[in-house]
Amino acid sequence: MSRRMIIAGNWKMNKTPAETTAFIETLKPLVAGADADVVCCVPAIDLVPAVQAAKGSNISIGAENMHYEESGAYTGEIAPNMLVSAGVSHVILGHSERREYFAETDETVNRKVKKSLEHGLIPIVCCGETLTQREQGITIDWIRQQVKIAFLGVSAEQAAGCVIAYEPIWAIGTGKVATAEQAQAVCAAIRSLIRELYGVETAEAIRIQYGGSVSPSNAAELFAQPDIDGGLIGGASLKPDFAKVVNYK
Ligand SMILES: O=C[C@H](O)COP(=O)(O)O
Repeated sequence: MSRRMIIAGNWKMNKTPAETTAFIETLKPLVAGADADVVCCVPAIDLVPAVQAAKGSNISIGAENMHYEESGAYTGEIAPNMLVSAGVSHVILGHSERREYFAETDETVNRKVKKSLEHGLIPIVCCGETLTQREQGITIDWIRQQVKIAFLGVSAEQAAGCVIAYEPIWAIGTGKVATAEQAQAVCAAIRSLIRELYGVETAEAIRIQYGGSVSPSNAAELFAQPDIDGGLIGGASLKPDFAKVVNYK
């Protein structure tokens, strides 16, 4: 089965609203012919201008985080219906930076995944090991645990529409990209876990991205791997060169 590629930028804490509008306008014609879903995940304050600027184009807009409650006394947080009503379609959940600096756990990620699906958002569920864990030989066990908990209570039908981003923490923002073989091995293990949990149909439908120092020079090799269905791009998504990653073929 051939899955449609999904190439998403994660802007992290970069770009003002004005910069967002200008950047999306620049990007639109550069990715117009893309043979992949193109998503820009942007800071909360940039969501509305990004959706506005992307109107009529093939660029979808995603958030970088979301709360798992509908509303309430959660100062500084964004609720799922706020994202939906702003025209946002995707949301990154459980990025390693959220886990490290903002105390996100597998359990909160699971609550967010379920809530995002209730609202019709497409979650990009992140997982990844540290360098120590890789050296200890526990990468696959760790990733299986993260993914298994993230998908607790998620139905096969819901899981089929989700995106999982495998991002080895040692490769994020370091310029140290995983080899295509390393990335493929973990993405294949994730797909086989999804097969165990949900069956072959869901495993064939779910899309699995690689993230970590993806650039125009390594995208083609990574994205050619059978279990890699695109990428989650940090630094390289902030410049018009992101279009070269999107048009990697
Ligand atoms: O979400 C994106 C990743 O953290 C990768 O970031 P990077 O491409 O700057 O290494």
